[in-house]
Amino acid sequence: MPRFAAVPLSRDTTRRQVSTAAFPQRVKVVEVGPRDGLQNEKSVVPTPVKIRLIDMLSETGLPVIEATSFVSPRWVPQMADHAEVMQGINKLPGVSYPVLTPNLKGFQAAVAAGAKEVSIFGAASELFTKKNINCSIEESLERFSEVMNAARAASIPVRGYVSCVLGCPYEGNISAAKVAEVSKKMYSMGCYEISLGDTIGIGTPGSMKEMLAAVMKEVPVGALAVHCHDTYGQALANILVALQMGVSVVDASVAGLGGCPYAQGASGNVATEDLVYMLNGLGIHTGVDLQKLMDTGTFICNALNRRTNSKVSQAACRL
Ligand SMILES: CC(C)(COP(=O)([O-])OP(=O)([O-])OC[C@H]1O[C@@H](n2cnc3c(N)ncnc32)[C@H](O)[C@@H]1OP(=O)([O-])[O-])[C@@H](O)C(=O)NCCC(=O)NCCSC(=O)C[C@@](C)(O)CC(=O)[O-]
Repeated sequence: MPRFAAVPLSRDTTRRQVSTAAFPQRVKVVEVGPRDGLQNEKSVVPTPVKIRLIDMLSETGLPVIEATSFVSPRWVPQMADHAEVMQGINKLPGVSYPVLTPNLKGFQAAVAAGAKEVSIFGAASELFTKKNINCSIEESLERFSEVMNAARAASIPVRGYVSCVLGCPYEGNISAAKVAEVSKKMYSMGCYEISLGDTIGIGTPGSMKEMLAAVMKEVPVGALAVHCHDTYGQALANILVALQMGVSVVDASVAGLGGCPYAQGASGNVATEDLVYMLNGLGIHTGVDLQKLMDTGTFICNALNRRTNSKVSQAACRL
C-alpha cells in the first residue's frame, strides 16, 4: 500500500468551521483497535505484531489505548497472549493502556501482568450478556462488584462498557430505559466512565439522541463515552449527535478493524482516522497526529493482509 499523500489532509484539516459552539473543544479518543479490532480475527495475530501496533499507536498522541483482554482463552483465543502483550509494550507516560476484565480472575491476572486500568463489560440485553459472558445481567453486576472492590483496594480506575445500547443481535430492539438502568448501576458501582456500545452498528442519529437523553438523566454527560460500530455506515453521524449533546469521549479502532465474536456480522468500530479527520475539520482538539495514525493503519492492514476500512485512508491513497 503506498504512503498516503499529505496534501488532501492538510487542505482539509486546516479548514475551520465557524459555528462549533455546540461541540466540546476537546475530545478524548479511546483507541480500541488492539482489543476490539483484533479479537475477532480468525487467524491468530502474532504477539510481536500486536506489540508493534500498540507501540505505533502510542507515538500518535492517543491518550488511551485499550491493549488486550483478560478473558478466557477458550472463549476468545485471539486474546490468549494478554500477559505477553502487556509486558512487551512500551508504556509511554501520559498514555493509559486499559484491558478488559470480565471477573475477578481476569482482574487479578491483568494486575499481575502490569495493568494500571481495567474495564468491565456489561450489556443492556439479557441474551447478549448470556452469549458474551455466560451469565444474566444481574449476575454480571455481582461479578463486576467483586472487580470493583478489588480495584478500589488497589487504586485501579475502572471503565464500564454497556453493550447493545441501540439494538441487540439476539433480542432486536433495546429500550433506552434499560440502557439507562444498566448504565446507572455500573456508574453507581464506581466506574469513572461508561462507554455506550452500539455493538452491531444499527443505530441512527435519531435512536442515538433518544438513548443518550435517557442515559444522561442517570449518568452525568462528562462520564459518558460512545462506542459506535459502523455496520450500517451511521457511526460518524451518530458520534456527531453525541458530541452535540455534550459527549466528549469517543472510542474508535484504527483502520476500522474489528467486531465482537458474539455479535456475528457486526463490522468494526468507526475508523480512528475518520474520527480524527472529522474532529480536525470541526476544530476540536484531540492531540492525535493523523499522518502517524494512518501509517499505523497501513502497518496493521499489511500485517493482516487486509484493505483499510478508513475512508480517509482510502481517499488519501487515491488522491
Ligand atoms: C466471562 C467468561 C470467562 C465466563 O466464562 P465461564 O465459562 O462461564 O466461566 P467460569 O467462571 O465457569 O470458568 C470456566 C473456565 O474459564 C476460566 N476462566 C474464568 N474467567 C477467566 C478469565 N477471566 N480469564 C481466563 N480464564 C477464565 C475458569 O478458570 C475455568 O477454567 P477451567 O477450570 O475450566 O480450566 C467467558 O464468558 C469469557 O471469557 N467471555 C469473554 C467474552 C469476550 O471477550 N467478548 C468480547 C468482548 S465484549 C465486546 O467486544 C463488546 C465491547 C466491549 O467492545 C462493546 C461493544 O461493542 O458493545
